[in-house]
Amino acid sequence: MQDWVEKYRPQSVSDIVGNKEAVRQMVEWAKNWQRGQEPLLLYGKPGIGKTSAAYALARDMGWEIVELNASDQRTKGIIERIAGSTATTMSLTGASRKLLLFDEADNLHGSADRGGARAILDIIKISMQPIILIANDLYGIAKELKGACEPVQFKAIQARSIAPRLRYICSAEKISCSDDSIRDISESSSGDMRAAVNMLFAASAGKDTLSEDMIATAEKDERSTIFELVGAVLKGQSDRRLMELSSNISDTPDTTEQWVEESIFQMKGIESQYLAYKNLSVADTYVGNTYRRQYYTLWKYASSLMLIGCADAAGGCGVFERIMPPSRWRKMAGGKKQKNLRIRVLNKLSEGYHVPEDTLRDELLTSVSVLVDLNPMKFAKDFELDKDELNFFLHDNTRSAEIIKEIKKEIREREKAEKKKEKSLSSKKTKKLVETVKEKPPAQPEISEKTKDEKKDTISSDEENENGKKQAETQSTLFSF
Ligand SMILES: Nc1ncnc2c1ncn2[C@@H]1O[C@H](COP(=O)(O)OP(=O)(O)OP(=O)(O)O)[C@@H](O)[C@H]1O
Repeated sequence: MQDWVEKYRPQSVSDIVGNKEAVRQMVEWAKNWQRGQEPLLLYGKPGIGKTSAAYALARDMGWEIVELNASDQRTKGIIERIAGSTATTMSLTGASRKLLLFDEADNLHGSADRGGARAILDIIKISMQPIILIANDLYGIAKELKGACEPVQFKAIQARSIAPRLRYICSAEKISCSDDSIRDISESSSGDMRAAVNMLFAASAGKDTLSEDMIATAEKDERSTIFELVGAVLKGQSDRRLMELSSNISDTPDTTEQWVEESIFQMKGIESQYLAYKNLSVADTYVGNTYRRQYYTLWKYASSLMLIGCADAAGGCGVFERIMPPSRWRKMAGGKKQKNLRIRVLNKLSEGYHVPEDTLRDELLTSVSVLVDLNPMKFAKDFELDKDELNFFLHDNTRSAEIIKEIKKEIREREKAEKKKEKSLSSKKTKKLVETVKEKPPAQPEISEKTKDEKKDTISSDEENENGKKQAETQSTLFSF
């Protein structure tokens, strides 16, 4: 028996239930798509049709779809071939374009996707193909990435829109269903169409009628997010609920641990925080042992210690600040950025001074920094440094920014002056040309063959009349050569 969620996945955007405004925005974007256009960022809770809408749109547009994830950065060449080259624009299937799809764009901080946001940004820059990003949580997306996309919000689907779809599925499956049973499922799915379809499937499996009492037995498909889990810890929810949520999320205990750690500051009082850290540290030893011994049963202990222990410490304090991804991920990304900056700067200096990068880094960096400090403007110009690169030596953000601003201003003014000069030169040339044309007498009309003959005749008759004189003239002309 085929899974109904897949079987009834919308094939065209017209099959998408609800979210009409989001779908309209997507269609508009696709119809007007041209190179350099911002990617779409579809966001909203799970199971409401984001992925289906992206696939349906591609199908309606006749585009091929390529799902990527940011860790594919490791195979950068492949990505560049897919995203960048016009040569590969025409696909084997003859589709005119490829839609590049990044699902779970809010989950880029895991170990596999470290630096993932940067990777996606790089791909966006070079892409000659349309891109769609999908995320559950807008807060989980890197700021730069959010800024580079056009957001499209998908909202939870209203129960009254879910019901007709369920009725349609029932009629396609030849199941007779009562209105009450459909209403019950629609209302208890909290706007999640995937959950509704799964509940319908579970309640009616192997039957040809569906009544209310069957629904109570069908369990709602609930995929939790890490945000729900951390929220549940802070709210001090029951042990059973915590473990249920934990088994539903895709994050491993070591990642969950970092999320919980990040939220400890929300717990009231030093005592609570101390207790939470204590529980986390014990849980962490289990995580460590799991990896060391490759004994994954220990994960369960790690999870229960960290979740139940921290929920106990939180004492139901509740969520009063935004739940954020672990700050250490941001710091690590920052460290990577700094390292790349150092490599860039050393590379430029090494080429300019003809000195190996190692020597520059180990022996000369301090001296160079002193020199830069003496005349940063000249140095920045000579090595074509940007603000961050100059700041690498100056350690003064404001000063570096001002210097680079000044240089850019100079460049702009120089370009403006050059353009002006070019313009005046070309207008002078035009003026001169006009004057030359004016001064030059009109060109002699060409003598036609007929006129020449007539002239000849005249000359021959004249010759007879002015014999001697003509002879003399002809001779003088010849001598003049
Ligand atoms: N708006 C919708 N209209 C019709 N069917 C839907 C809709 N939303 C979800 N479904 C059903 O739920 C299934 C899952 O939907 P989909 O994968 O598009 O959700 P999603 O919002 O992308 O969820 P996630 O964020 O978990 O990936 C679809 O295959 C389809 O059966």
